[in-house]
Amino acid sequence: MLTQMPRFVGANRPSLPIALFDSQQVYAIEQDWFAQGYSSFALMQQAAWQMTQYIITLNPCYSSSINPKKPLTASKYQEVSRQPRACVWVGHGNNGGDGWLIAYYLQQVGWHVQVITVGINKSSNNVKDDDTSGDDASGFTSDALRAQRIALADHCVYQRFEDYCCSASEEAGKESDDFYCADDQRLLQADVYIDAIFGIGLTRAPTGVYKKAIKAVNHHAKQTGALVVAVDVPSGLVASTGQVYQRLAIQADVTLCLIARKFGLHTKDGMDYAGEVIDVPLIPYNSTTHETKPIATLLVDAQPLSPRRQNSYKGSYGHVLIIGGNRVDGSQGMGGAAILSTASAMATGAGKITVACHQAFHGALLTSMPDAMTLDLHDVEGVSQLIEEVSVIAIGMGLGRDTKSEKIFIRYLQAIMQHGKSIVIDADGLYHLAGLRKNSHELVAQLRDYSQKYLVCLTPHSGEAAMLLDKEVDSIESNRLLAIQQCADAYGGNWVLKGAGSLVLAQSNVYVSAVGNAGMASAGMGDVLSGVIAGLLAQRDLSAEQRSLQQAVLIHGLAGDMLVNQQSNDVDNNTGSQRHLLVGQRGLQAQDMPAAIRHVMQLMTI
Ligand SMILES: NC(=O)C1=CN([C@@H]2O[C@H](COP(=O)(O)OP(=O)(O)OC[C@H]3O[C@@H](n4cnc5c(N)ncnc54)[C@H](O)[C@@H]3O)[C@@H](O)[C@H]2O)[C@@H](O)CC1
Ligand SMILES: Nc1ncnc2c1ncn2[C@@H]1O[C@H](COP(=O)(O)OP(=O)(O)O)[C@@H](O)[C@H]1O
Repeated sequence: MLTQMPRFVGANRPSLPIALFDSQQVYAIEQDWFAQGYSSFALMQQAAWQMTQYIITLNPCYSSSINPKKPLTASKYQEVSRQPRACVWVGHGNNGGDGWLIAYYLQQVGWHVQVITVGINKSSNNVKDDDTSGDDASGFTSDALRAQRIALADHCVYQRFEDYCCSASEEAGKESDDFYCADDQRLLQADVYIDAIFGIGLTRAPTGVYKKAIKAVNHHAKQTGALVVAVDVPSGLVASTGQVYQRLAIQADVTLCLIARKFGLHTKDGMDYAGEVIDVPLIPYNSTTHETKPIATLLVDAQPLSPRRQNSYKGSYGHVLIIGGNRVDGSQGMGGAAILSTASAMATGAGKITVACHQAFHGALLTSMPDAMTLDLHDVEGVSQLIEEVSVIAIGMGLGRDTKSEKIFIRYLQAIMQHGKSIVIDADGLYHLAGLRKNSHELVAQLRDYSQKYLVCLTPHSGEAAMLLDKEVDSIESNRLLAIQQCADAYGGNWVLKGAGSLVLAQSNVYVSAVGNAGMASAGMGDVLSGVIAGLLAQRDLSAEQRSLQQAVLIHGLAGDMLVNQQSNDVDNNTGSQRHLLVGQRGLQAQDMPAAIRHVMQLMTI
């Protein structure tokens, strides 16, 4: 029984699309602002002041609901109703400048503040008052220097991380990359840790003292239960791509994102490190007039669906053909892939479904879905004829990678293009497509041309994208945006690059999925997505947006989120505690998805 409303289903709630930018674009927006005569230091002050306002709301005296690590009980109130403490970790760039000013403002409002500098040499900590010229030799920017001077003039207490930690490490005989800090009250005792080591200027993997500092922040925050607030971007996370080098970045509870929402906070590693993202916009931005256009849009709200017309029949909602589910050389086979796609397409409300799968699976398929029709995958004439009749075809899920499978893939793709049908290509279909491109097969160019006129959707995960582009998976992962654009250039069509924060490229627009969860990293979830895409496409009564690729990705992710948020209905009368999660991310199964998809579809219908 599904009990929980999915996040973000927006039938009753209009919301603005969230535009996403890379670091260079954010610098460009800043530069444009400065060119209008506004001062960069004033912007830094404004940023720090607004962030301070937010951090003050985290005051442990009333933050029990905000900081889940520190639930507040009556007996603890006495302990926490005292001067709040912040430990601000600052680097040498402007991000560090923000940190210095936050330290200053927090001290002004009565917080106990400790600044820890990282990568700042001793002379930079003794800047002269009249030093307002360009950037300092240490890499300190002039704005950051001014910020530091203001904080020091207010007697902000600071400590060089290197002086303290590195000598302590040597004493303790620790390896050079490891950090070691004795139980120093100044470092450990804080309610909030503020990470201002790196922002959008991170260009390479943190090493040496930076690496140690990031480890130290994560370690101490975990030990003390302090809330971690990242300034702009968690240090270690590349704002433009969502990449974290060597799995080392600040593990933030909250990220205060300055000026414009960064693309990297929402894809790849972003969601694992950024925590809750709060916008601090600062500079007015209008996408219609500004030269800098967002690189992507965050997919949050699904398009509400209109109810069906009473006077309609199954033919009004399209016919989906699923081609896949093969059994190669007497193996156990991949019938499940076709079954999952079929069940998911049905759950979206497609009128009719036929499955062309290996005959060995017809019995199983009809047992679980008597409403589907079946055809032998290897009945080339029969399948080719049916292609002419149906509205949309999804091909490749469990199709097999052997030569025989490749032959039927080519044959069916040709038939699809001959009849001008919408098509979804997934899994083994993508494998064959990659092989065809390697062999310079004419079908790839034909598909690209075809996609100019007809709908072609391709749905690789990073491994499949690597095959399609003949690259290593790491290279795809290091820049997923570039990868999806290269896929579209090479093959044409609309794309989903699956994974955490799936990317969708449709009609040259890029979207990032804000829904879905790591429980969906399990077998068959991709087959489910193909079914959802095909099922929506078949329903011609829906508008283009309602049946779009981005809508399908949202419905799929929302269904996965709904499953991991399901709660029991029972209440324990003794403890007063009630309701627990029924299914966690571990153990989420693709076969549970069709029921959740049906429920999401119903919730979306207005
Ligand atoms: N005045 C402004 O322009 C404003 C800037 N803002 C802040 O400024 C930040 C950007 O400032 P910066 O451009 O100085 O960038 P950062 O503060 O992120 O630091 C970049 C510096 O670190 C170095 N660096 C990069 N990767 C490194 C690594 N792995 N190890 C060691 N050093 C490394 C770079 O060479 C550069 O010197 C934003 O994220 C935001 O926090 C905000 O204050 C808004 C106003
Ligand atoms: N960590 C995650 N967060 C969000 N969605 C995920 C995550 N891992 C997997 N998914 C989603 O689950 C699906 C998995 O697809 P795929 O890897 O093709 O599975 P399979 O090949 O087993 O069918 C994709 O839609 C993907 O975006």
